[in-house]
Amino acid sequence: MQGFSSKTPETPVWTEPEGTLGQLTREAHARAMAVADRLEALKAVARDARPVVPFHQALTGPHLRVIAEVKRASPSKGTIAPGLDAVGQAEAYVRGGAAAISVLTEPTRFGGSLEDLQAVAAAVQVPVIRKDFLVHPVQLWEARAAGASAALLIVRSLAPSLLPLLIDTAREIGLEPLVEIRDLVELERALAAGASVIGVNNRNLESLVIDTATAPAIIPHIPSDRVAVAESGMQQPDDLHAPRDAGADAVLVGSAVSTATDPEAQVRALAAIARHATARR
Ligand SMILES: O=C(O)c1ccccc1NCC(=O)[C@H](O)[C@H](O)COP(=O)(O)O
Repeated sequence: MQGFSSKTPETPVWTEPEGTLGQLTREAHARAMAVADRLEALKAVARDARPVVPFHQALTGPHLRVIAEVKRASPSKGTIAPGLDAVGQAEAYVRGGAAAISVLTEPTRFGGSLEDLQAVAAAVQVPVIRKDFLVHPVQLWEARAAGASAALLIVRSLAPSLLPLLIDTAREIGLEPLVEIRDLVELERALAAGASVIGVNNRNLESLVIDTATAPAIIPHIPSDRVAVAESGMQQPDDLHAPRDAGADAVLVGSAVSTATDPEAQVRALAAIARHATARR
């Protein structure tokens, strides 16, 4: 029961994340504090941002959808795609059939930026999600001001009182939260907090160990009125069979598409698997 210590099974107590996720979460909190006084200015910019392209709707339907990620680097792989043209990459993903684009904005370990997010959101017609370690409402306003339609909230990073607050704030400003979990305890927290789009990460963000059996094991427990997304560790079309057969609505793929010599063809190959009807949960 990762992330919880408990005297009895009924009273789990949240503990701060450890390892890589702990460091990333603390650094993201410090960055949020540094821009917290810009909240009113960001709200003004957000009013003029491009209208929200509905994220939930883009992932809903009988077929498995592909969310393709713009990912320059990562803690587990180091440099992935130096000099990546974020807009060109995202446009190629869309031509290949991506239903949505994920843009990493974390600067120190992923080489991302809000500029990438803004440029991609301005260039494509599909919804764009801000992928970062979000712990404060000001970061949600940054995302909306940059034109995002959705933002990642990682359950493991957020104290129990913060998760529902950030989910509610995201919705109030027009962002759909992609609420990320790794196990059934976190699924309970996500559901209790009102998550509609739930991502199951195959990567343990504290240890960086990938187990591609994680998402297929958890997704059947996600109620059928929620959108289920399998995340991480999928390299090739065959890797999509297990999440699809478990009833995933979408898969999120980063490294494999960011390193592809032909990203449009790579996404098209993934989407071809995705086009087979997904199992119903
Ligand atoms: O990718 C990492 O090494 C990583 C490390 C610590 C926290 C988050 C990390 N990645 C975020 C993601 O979950 C992925 O970018 C995303 O799911 C795509 O994963 P992949 O297809 O395996 O690149």
